[in-house]
Amino acid sequence: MFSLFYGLWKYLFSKTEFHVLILGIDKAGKTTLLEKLKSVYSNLAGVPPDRIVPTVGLNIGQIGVSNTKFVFWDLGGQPGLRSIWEKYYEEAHAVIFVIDAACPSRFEDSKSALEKVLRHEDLQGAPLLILANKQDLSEALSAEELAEYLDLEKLDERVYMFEAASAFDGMGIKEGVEWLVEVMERSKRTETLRIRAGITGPN
Ligand SMILES: Nc1nc2c(ncn2[C@@H]2O[C@H](COP(=O)(O)OP(=O)(O)OP(=O)(O)O)[C@@H](O)[C@H]2O)c(=O)[nH]1
Ligand SMILES: [Mg+2]
Repeated sequence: MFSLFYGLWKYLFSKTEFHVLILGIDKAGKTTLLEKLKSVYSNLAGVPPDRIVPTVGLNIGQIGVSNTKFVFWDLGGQPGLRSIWEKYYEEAHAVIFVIDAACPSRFEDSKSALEKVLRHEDLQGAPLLILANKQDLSEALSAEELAEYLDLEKLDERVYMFEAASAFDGMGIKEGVEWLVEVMERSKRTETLRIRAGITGPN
C-alpha cells in the first residue's frame, strides 16, 4: 500500500527531469551552446565564448523550463574522445547534435559521426535535434541546405528536427528547447526511462 501511494506521490510531484546529450565533432560549438543555454534560461551569465576551451571531460549544465528540468551533458568531440559518447547513451532522453554550418570541409566528418550515433541501439527512439550552428556567419548553410547536404539515412523512423542556430547570439535556441520539451514528453523512450527509474504512473 505504501509503495502504491509513494509511486503516486512521486509521479505527481516530481519535476520531470530530462537528460539531453550534446554531441557533435570538435569545434562545432557544443560548449558555447551549453553556456548560452544556461544564460538564456537561468539569468546567469555563462562563461564567455573567448574563455571556453576544447572539452576533454564532461560539462554538465542544468536549466529549468516551466515544470521541466533539463540536465545537459556536453562531451568532447575530438576524434579520440568520441568513443566516450556511448557511455552516456543509455540514460539520455534526447540528443542535440551540433554542426558548424559555416565549415563545409568538416561536413563529412559530422555526417559519419552522426550516422554512427544513429546506428547505436542504446539510443533507439531518442528524439534528435540537429543544430545548424554559427548562423551569425554569412557563409553558414541554412538548416534546409544542411539537411539536403547530409542526406542522412536511418532518419525515417526517428523524431527529429533541423534548426538554424547560433550559440553566439542565441538564434534558434528557444525554438529547439521548446521542441525538445514537446517531443520528450510524448516519447516512448521517456516512458521506458521513467519505468526504469521507478517513476511509474498511478495504476
Ligand atoms: N561565429 C560563431 N562561432 C561559434 C559559435 N559557437 C561556437 N563558436 C566558436 O567555435 C569554436 C569552438 O567552440 P566550442 O564551443 O569550444 O566547440 P565544441 O563543440 O565544444 O568543441 P570540443 O569541446 O572540442 O568538442 C570557438 O572558437 C567558439 O567561439 C557560433 O554560434 N558562432
Ligand atoms: Mg566543448
